[in-house]
Amino acid sequence: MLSQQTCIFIAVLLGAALFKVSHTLIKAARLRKIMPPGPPGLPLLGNYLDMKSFLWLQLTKWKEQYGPIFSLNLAGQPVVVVNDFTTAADLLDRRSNIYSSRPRFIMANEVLAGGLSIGLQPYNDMWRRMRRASHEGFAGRSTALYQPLQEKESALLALRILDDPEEWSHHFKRSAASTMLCAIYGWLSIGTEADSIVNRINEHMERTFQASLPGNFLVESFPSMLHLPSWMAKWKREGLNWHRKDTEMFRRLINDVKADMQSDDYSPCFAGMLLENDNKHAFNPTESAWLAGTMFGAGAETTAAVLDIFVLAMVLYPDVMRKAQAHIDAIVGRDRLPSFSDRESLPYIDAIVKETHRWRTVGPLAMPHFSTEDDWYKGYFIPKGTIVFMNVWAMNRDPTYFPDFDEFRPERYLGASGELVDLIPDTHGQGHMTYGCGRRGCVGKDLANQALFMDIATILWAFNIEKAQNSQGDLVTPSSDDILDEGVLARPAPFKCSITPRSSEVSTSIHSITDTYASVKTTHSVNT
Ligand code: HEM
Repeated sequence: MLSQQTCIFIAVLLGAALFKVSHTLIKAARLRKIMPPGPPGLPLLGNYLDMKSFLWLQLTKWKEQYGPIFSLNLAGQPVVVVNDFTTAADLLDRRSNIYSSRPRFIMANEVLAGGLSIGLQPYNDMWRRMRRASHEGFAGRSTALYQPLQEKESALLALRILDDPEEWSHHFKRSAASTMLCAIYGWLSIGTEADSIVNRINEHMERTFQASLPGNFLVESFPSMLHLPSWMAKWKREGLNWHRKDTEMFRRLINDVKADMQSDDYSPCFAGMLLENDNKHAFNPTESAWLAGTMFGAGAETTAAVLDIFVLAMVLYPDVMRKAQAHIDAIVGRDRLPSFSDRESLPYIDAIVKETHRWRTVGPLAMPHFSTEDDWYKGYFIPKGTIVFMNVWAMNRDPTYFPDFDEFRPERYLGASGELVDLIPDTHGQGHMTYGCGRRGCVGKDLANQALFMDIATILWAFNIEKAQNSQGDLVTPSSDDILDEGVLARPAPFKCSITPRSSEVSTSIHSITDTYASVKTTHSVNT
């Protein structure tokens, strides 16, 4: 028999639950009438069960039905999906004072990152200061600082492909990781002895990513659980423990830079810039350490995945590859590797970079934004607290701008004389939406575009990329639709191709330049 007190307690709980349920239902019904129309869902759960893998494909089907903007209800959470460049720019760019926050990521940001993840933070003062510092470090003209490093990493990438062409995708990951670590911490390059640190940071990223997925932690649905004492909540205890360990790792890495700054060993880098501008940005040591550390996660895997897409395009569009090689040979010649001084004269390579971003978008839904004020748009209500998804996949395949959207055709970004032209409105000259939009748009896009230019120019200067043969000697055509949904990233499923040097001199040229590079700079943090 239950005691009277227990019965009262259960009755109060049931009453509260009933109240919440009816409140959610009434609110959802009221919002449905005034928000942009969208697919009907189940009572209470709304469209929650429609949130499956390859979500962008489902959202793109709904775009055909509901147009450039539609809404969803995720168990009471209002969501708006924007599907074209103009609507994205109207809201996220031109009303960026309202649409620049992120949904709350309790486990991923507040517990694991101690509230210090630049990409997951709400629109607050800490985010503003972090954003300003990373903009100074990585955007616009500051990217010139990293050009020598990127030329070197591209040559080392070519060397690794030359030695072991079948592992090309692995080399991309390693090269992108090395470029980011060197840009952030001023290392000269990384070798296999740095695997442990790269793995540690990647594991940190994976934990953060898993924690940001809906449904993995109950605290996301019941935020008051965050106040449970650690001894009662294993998830919180473990999360805080990881935060402590990751903080130690990031602080050790930045402390090494501090020590280097007193020596002749120092090469200018992002962490060094943070330390030099300590007073300006007013970060404490843990904040600087996290800002530097999370930059690696934002920039390494993304760049590597785009290179996988580039290889897929070259295998499927050999005419594009040959045309690019002809341009490179005409400008660079065959005696030396490409350099950034060739970039102005090689618009076709930058057009390939843009087309790679557009054709098989590496982040089909970018990252969600979150509105901080009620708003009206074209007669529709968008309440404060709405999650805004950019359907980048649909935007980059909009037939209005890209009638043959499934074709890989870099020429679409070039004018009559082969010069780069800016024909796509509302994309700030990018010609696609792969870097997101508004104040939360990718802070590293200039650095990434620069790295992609150099890697692609170097690879095409050195190698032919073609279909591989199977055991029967038949050429195998990889499918351009075989894409893996890795949550934030979408990359081609692993496929085989044949990468061979274009001539016998390639090896000599690559060796003559890579032999001149100093050996790896090892620091004690490598063994973290
Ligand atoms: C090809 C490579 C890359 C792609 C496709 C990419 C894409 C993106 C996207 C879609 C976003 C979210 C935009 C939005 O919410 O509107 C983002 C944010 C971000 N990216 Fe990148 N990115 C790349 C490389 C980089 C690099 C190299 C860095 C660092 C130098 C970087 C740093 C960041 C940061 C810090 C954010 C969070 C910005 C914020 O929330 O304020 N990214 N990126």
